[in-house]
Amino acid sequence: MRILLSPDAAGAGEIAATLVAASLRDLPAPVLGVATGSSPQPLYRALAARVHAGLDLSRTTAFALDEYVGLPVDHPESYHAVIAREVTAPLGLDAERVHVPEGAAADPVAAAARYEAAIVAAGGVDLQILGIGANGHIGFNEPGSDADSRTRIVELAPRTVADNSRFFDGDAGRVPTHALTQGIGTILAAREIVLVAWGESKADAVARAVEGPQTAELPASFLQRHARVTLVLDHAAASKLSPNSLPVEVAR
Ligand SMILES: N[C@@H]1[C@@H](O)[C@H](O)[C@@H](COP(=O)(O)O)O[C@@H]1O
Repeated sequence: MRILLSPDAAGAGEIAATLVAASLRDLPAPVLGVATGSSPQPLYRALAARVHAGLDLSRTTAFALDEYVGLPVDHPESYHAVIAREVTAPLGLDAERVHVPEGAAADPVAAAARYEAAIVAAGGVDLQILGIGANGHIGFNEPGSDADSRTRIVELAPRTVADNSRFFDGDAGRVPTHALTQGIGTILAAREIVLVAWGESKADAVARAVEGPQTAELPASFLQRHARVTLVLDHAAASKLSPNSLPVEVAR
């Protein structure tokens, strides 16, 4: 794993935006994997500034990692709505090319299979953007998820429900209990992965993902088996890494 460091979240977003822009720039039909949550927001802001300055992402196909089960797509906290608001519009993506798992589908098992097939039909993901949960989840692959898992319905961990209650007026009872998420195997099939993490609450998960054993108890640890993963961290998120992990400080 390559680890790049910046003093703060905004700097990490700039570094990650540089990596994303460089990877997609010369591809005739780029496929970008996009994540929700607060982790990638500095990256989206930095990328949006580049789009404003002339970077054209309108030919990019995008696949979101996950969606809640049980929220209508027009609920403001559905990932359909979040991706439209925080990714599609600011990055100038073509909404027709932006895909989000159908968490509201009557048959979610069929919806999961369709989603896997759509990614394959698009040629696979060129670059996957990831955040990381405080419990080490990626997408909504909670502890216990297999390395070869695919898009499927999962139950959210209590820690994730508590963490995400901030998007539901602080009321954990309003957070959906299940989600439709790309599996770890789906995520690992991306040709390149850029994970953004900032803040002290992520420091434990980051250290275990990088230095711990590969284990379903810390799903992000399975990223160790991918050949092209970059973690872009602020100092707080990197604070529990040992010096042996050789993080590289990058100027903004
Ligand atoms: N499903 C998402 C993940 O894709 C995200 O990476 C993670 C961390 O969220 P945040 O970046 O807001 O800390 O949890 C969320 O619930």
